[in-house]
Amino acid sequence: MSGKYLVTGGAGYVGSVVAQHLLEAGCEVTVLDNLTTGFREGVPAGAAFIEGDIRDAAKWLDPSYDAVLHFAAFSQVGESVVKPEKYWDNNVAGTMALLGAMREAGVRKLVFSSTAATYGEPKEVPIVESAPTSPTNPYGASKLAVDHMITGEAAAHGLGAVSLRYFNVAGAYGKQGERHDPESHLIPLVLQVAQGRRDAISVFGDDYPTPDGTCVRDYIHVADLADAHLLALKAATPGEHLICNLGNGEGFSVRQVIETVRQVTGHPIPEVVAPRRGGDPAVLVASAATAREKLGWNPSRADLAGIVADAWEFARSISTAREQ
Ligand SMILES: NC(=O)c1ccc[n+]([C@@H]2O[C@H](COP(=O)([O-])OP(=O)(O)OC[C@H]3O[C@@H](n4cnc5c(N)ncnc54)[C@H](O)[C@@H]3O)[C@@H](O)[C@H]2O)c1
Ligand SMILES: O=c1ccn([C@@H]2O[C@H](COP(=O)(O)OP(=O)(O)O[C@H]3O[C@H](CO)[C@@H](O)[C@H](O)[C@H]3O)[C@@H](O)[C@H]2O)c(=O)[nH]1
Repeated sequence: MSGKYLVTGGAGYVGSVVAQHLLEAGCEVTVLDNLTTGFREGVPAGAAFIEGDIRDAAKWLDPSYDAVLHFAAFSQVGESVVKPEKYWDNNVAGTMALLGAMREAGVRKLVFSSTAATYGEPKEVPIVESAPTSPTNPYGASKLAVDHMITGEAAAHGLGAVSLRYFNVAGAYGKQGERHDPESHLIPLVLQVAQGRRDAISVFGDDYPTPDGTCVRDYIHVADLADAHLLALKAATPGEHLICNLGNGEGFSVRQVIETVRQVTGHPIPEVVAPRRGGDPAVLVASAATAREKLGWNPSRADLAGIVADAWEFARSISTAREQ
């Protein structure tokens, strides 16, 4: 594979792993990131780095780019409920500016990080792409708005686009992994308990209509996700907007995740039941049949214990680096 790609948000968790995969495939990569939630040291060696905002993308985009992979966004469900304006501004207004800059520069291919949160509380699982979209939080609403924006851009201006609706991303890839600060995601938080950096994990609600009362999610390995991005670049077709769910089709409850972390790490993990977190659907599980059919995607790291083991190795490596 060859080509020159702009990776927005490539100092963050998912963007840095995809940037690394692009480099390993032989591509030229420029990361554009304003480091609001990302880390300069997260940008893979070999990628060019621009510290800047997607709203100013016109300053840097030029026709030499073959495509943009757009990860830059705010992405915390709970925060979006209390600060919705932050999400409309960065995710929606920011992407509008980026699409305008791409149009001006004649860059006509896009892979966008959409999300399972666009669906809201599903009527049927596994969730297919034609399911109703009724987000239960402003984060999901902002991403759905961008998906609609991209559909229009493809129809009116010939953009070739793929939106990948990730379910819950986890795991690590070499030196790239999840290190949000503050952390809000379940697996890295439970690992912090295993490391003794937190006393206990809060279980946000145990009265959901699920087998053990806690929320069920579909966890996908970040490296499987990265593979899908490279396939999406090949599949993007001028004038078309393809939307694909990415998950493993199997749901795990919050309590099952905690138990898996106990088994993988060998550490006891105290848990305390806390109130529900605003905006959380009870169950999100993907049908990834479209990704398999249209992208030829074939995930190979679906086992939850393996995903947790990779995240654990990464968590220990950054703790060691912090102590040195
Ligand atoms: N992690 C998940 O489970 C998950 C699931 C579904 C979708 N997503 C989506 O995937 C993408 C990446 O998520 P992540 O977990 O890697 O998040 P992250 O916070 O680690 O990465 C986002 C990156 O974007 C940068 N950024 C934010 N706003 C910017 C702006 N205006 N200009 C330039 N850079 C900006 C941040 O500094 C950060 O490096 C996001 O769009 C998110 O909505 C993530
Ligand atoms: O301390 C914690 C943290 C989380 N949870 C629960 O664990 C589940 C998973 O939460 P989290 O890891 O924060 O992920 P989600 O809120 O499901 O959101 C992720 O997955 C979505 C797709 O499903 C993406 O859209 C989001 O960007 C991404 O953050 C949810 O039920 C949370 O309520 C807890 O019980 N305790």
